[in-house]
Amino acid sequence: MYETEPWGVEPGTQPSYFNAVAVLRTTLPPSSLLERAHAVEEAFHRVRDEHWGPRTLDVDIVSYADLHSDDPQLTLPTPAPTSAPSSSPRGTTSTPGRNSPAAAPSPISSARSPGRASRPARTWNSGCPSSR
Ligand SMILES: Nc1ncnc2c1ncn2[C@@H]1O[C@H](COP(=O)(O)OP(=O)(O)OP(=O)(O)O)[C@@H](O)[C@H]1O
Ligand SMILES: Nc1nc2c(c(=O)[nH]1)N=C(CO)CN2
Repeated sequence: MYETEPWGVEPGTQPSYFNAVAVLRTTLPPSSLLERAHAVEEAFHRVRDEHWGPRTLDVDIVSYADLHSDDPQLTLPTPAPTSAPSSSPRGTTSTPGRNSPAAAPSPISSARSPGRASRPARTWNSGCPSSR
């Protein structure tokens, strides 16, 4: 978990962010994973009244296996933000993210870089087990 200064907004208009990255193994297809992510945001009373406004929780799917998608509903991997510096804790997963924080500060709690397994490109259908 990293506490980071807000980027992409007027300085002093938002409190700091707590950014974290989790690496998951899941049987959910990407669209279902996104639905779950939105449900978790709702459970934390996330409101969307302002683009990049302060939020209780923002869950992004940074990447999903080796899938690539240009769908605005679920873009994979997430495009790197144009307004944020490239150096970030999210970079520790070797994956650019939409929410890359402004710098690579020390983690608040001990966090181990999960790294990424090197796998051949694959599609959702061929690469993941089906749900039961
Ligand atoms: N990889 C992704 N992970 C999460 N959401 C995504 C992804 N790709 C596209 N989206 C879409 O982005 C939409 C807007 O997300 P959200 O409201 O969290 O954006 P925002 O807070 O304005 O900024 P940010 O995109 O930085 O989170 C979501 O409804 C979702 O469908
Ligand atoms: N430090 C930091 N700044 C942000 C972040 C974020 O996750 N961390 N997310 C934003 C929009 O999603 C805008 N600005």
